[in-house]
This record gives sequence, C-alpha cells and structure tokens, in this order.
Amino acid sequence: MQYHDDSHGWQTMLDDPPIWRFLGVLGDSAGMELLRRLDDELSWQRPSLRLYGRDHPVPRQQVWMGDPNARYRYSGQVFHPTAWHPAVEALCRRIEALLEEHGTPARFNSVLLNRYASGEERLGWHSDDEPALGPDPVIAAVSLGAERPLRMRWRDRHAPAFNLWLPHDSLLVMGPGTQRHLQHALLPRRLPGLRISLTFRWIHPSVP
Ligand SMILES: O=C(O)CCC(=O)C(=O)O
Ligand SMILES: [Fe+2]
Repeated sequence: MQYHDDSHGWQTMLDDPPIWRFLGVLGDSAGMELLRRLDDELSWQRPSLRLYGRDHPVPRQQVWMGDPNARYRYSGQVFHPTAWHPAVEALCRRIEALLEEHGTPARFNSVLLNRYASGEERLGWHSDDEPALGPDPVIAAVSLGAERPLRMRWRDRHAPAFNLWLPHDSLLVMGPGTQRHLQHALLPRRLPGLRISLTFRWIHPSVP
C-alpha cells in the first residue's frame, strides 16, 4: 500500500527546508466556482514598477487582502490590504484547519492574490523575505485553474533548480527556512488558461 503518492492528501515535496503539497483543498467543482467568483468579484490591479526611470506594468494582476493593520511593502511599494472577501476568509480558515490537522499549525492575517490570464503572465525570481514577515515565515499558496509549475532554485546553487507543479485545487506550504534558502518564480510557459493563486501570510502588524 502506498500512502504518499495518491491523488489526495499531503505529500512531502522537500524535507529540508520542509515543503508540503496538499491536493483536494475544496474539491474540484467548488474550486472552479471560487476561481470564477474571484475573477468576477475582485478589483484586480496591475501596478507598475519603476525600473531605471521607466514604469513597467507587472505581467500579472494582483489584489492584496487582509486585516487592516497587515500593511505590506513589496518591490519598494506599500500595499494597503482590501477587506477580506468572505470566500477568501473562509478559505483561509480551511487552510489553517488543514495545517492544524497536519501537525504544523500556522495562522494567517493577509493574502496576496495573483491572477495570470495565460501562460505568458508570470512572476519573477524572489523570496518572500520582507522584514514584516519575520525571520522564518510559513507561506501557504492555494492554486486555482490552469496548472503551472513553481520553479525553485537554491540561493547558494548547491543543487539544481526544480519544479513544483501546482494543480487546480492544490495547496503548497513553504515551511520555515524555505525563503532563506530558496527563491521561487512562476516562469512564462506555453500553457493556456487562467490561473489564480492565493498566498496566505502572517504580516507582523505595524502601528501607524
Ligand atoms: O502564483 C504563485 O503560485 C506564486 C505566488 C508567489 O510567489 C507570491 O505571491 O509571492
Ligand atoms: Fe512568492
């Protein structure tokens, strides 16, 4: 009997630092329904980043959501969260319950939602290591819609880069140490279809 490569439940993708994947977060059709609602109901933004004196619209759309005091500085900009969408807040509680059951409890007060209209849209190499996330954040990423790989590379290049495939209705948990030792990117791929990811985080609240 194999317990670790069936199509539901937890899988260990990496031992050290720990990275886990869970398949079947909401169920296929509830996941599709959530994808459709988020696509329709959120006010998706396409901020510009200034590089060498020129503004470049980011090659994806995003929404920053969470508790009012969970302000976030990302690529030199400060994002003020919009209020929780009820379906996203319910998903956050579901993820926290899954992590509790798994024996790796974590809490989240904010989420960055990324919308990739097609395989052309992307997110470049980075670690989620902003000071407001604390020294060893746990980041939980839910994927809805088109399956894409998250490319991972070691900061010290001691081992080859690798892909983590993120199917519809999956959860990827980047455990303690992941941001210190690895970078990740969603590279452009010749893959069709809309994908929305939700990366839940704990932001240490800042006082105004
Ligand atoms: O879209 C993804 O799965 C990756 C998102 C991500 O890395 C981020 O929001 O920091
Ligand atoms: Fe990230």
